[in-house]
Amino acid sequence: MIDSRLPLTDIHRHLDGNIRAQTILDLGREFNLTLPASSLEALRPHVQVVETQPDLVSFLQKLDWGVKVLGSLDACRRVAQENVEDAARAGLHYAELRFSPGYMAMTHNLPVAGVVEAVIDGVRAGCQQHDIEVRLIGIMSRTFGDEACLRELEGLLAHRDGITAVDLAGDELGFPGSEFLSHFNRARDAGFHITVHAGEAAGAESIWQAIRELGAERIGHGVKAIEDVKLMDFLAEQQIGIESCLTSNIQTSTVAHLAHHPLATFLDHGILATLNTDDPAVQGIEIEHEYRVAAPQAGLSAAQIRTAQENGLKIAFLSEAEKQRIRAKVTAA
Ligand SMILES: O=c1[nH]cnc2c1ncn2[C@@H]1O[C@H](CO)[C@@H](O)[C@H]1O
Ligand SMILES: [Zn+2]
Repeated sequence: MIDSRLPLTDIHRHLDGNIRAQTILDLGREFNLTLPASSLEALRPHVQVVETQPDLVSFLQKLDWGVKVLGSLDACRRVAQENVEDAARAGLHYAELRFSPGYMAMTHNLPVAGVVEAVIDGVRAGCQQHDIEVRLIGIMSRTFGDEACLRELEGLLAHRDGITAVDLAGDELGFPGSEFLSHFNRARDAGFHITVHAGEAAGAESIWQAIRELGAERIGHGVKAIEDVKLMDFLAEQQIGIESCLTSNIQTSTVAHLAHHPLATFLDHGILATLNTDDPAVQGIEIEHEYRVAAPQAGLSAAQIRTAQENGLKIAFLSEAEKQRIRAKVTAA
C-alpha cells in the first residue's frame, strides 16, 4: 500500500511510453495518418500490452504507435503536458519523466533538439497547472545505433538546463553498453546524472559495465543483479539505487512470475530499490497498482513497501534541500 504520509515518487517512467490512446487517435486524425483502428476499443491491443510478450523487443514495439503520431513539435509538447497531468492525477508528488528525443522525432523527421525543447516546454506548462515536481531524463535509444544516440545526446546538450540526467534504453541484448562509452563520457562531462537500463534483457555483467564504464549512479530494472552476490553487495555499499518496475518485468518476460521477482531480496540486502511504473499507458497500469497489487504479489512485506517508497526520494536526482522541501510539503498536507 502507498503510505500517504510519505512522498510518492515514480523515478522510472517513460513519457513516450505513456501517450494516451485517445491522444494517439486525435493526432492520427490531425496528421491524416492511417492507424490500425479508429476506435479506442479497437486501438487498444495495438498500443497496449494485453498479454505477456515473449521478450523485451516485442514489448517495445507496443510503444511505436505513440511516437508515430507525433507529426509536429506541438504534438510533442501536448504529450509532455498530458504526461504531467497523468502523473499528478496518479498522486505522485515527484516524477522523473524520461524520453527519447530521436525516437519521438523519427517518423516525421522532426528536429531532435526541437523535440527536447518541446518536451521541456510541455512539462513546464504541466507543472504550472498541477501540484507536482518533475525532472526530465533524456534517453539515448540504443536500438537505433551509436550515431542516432549521438544525435540524441547533442539535442539534449543543446537544452542542458532543462535536462537532469541521461539514460540508455532499448534493445540491451543487441546493443551492449560498451558501444556507448564516448556518449557517456560526454554526458558526464556536461554534468548530467546517469542512469542506465541494465540487467533487464542481459545479465549481471551488463550492470557492472553500466556502473564501471558508463558511470551509472542508478540502474533501471537491474533484475539480473540477483545472480551476483558481489554485485548486490556493491550496489548496497555504494548506494547505487535500483529502479524496479514489477509489472513491466512480467510483461517483457524478464521475470516469469512476480513471486520470483528479486525486489524483496534487493531490499533485504540493503539496496536502495524503488517501485516505479516504466510505461504506464502501454502497460495498462499506474503506480498505485504497483504498490497495492504487484508489490505484495512479489512478496514484499508492508515494511518493505514503505522502505521502497522512502527510497524513491532518497535516490531521486535532486539536491538534499530539494528532497527536504518535498518531504516537508507532504508532511504538512
Ligand atoms: O522497459 C524498457 N526497457 C528498455 N527500454 C525501454 C523500456 N521501456 C521503454 N524503453 C525504450 O525507451 C525509449 C522510449 O523512452 C525507447 O527506446 C523504448 O524502446
Ligand atoms: Zn524503462
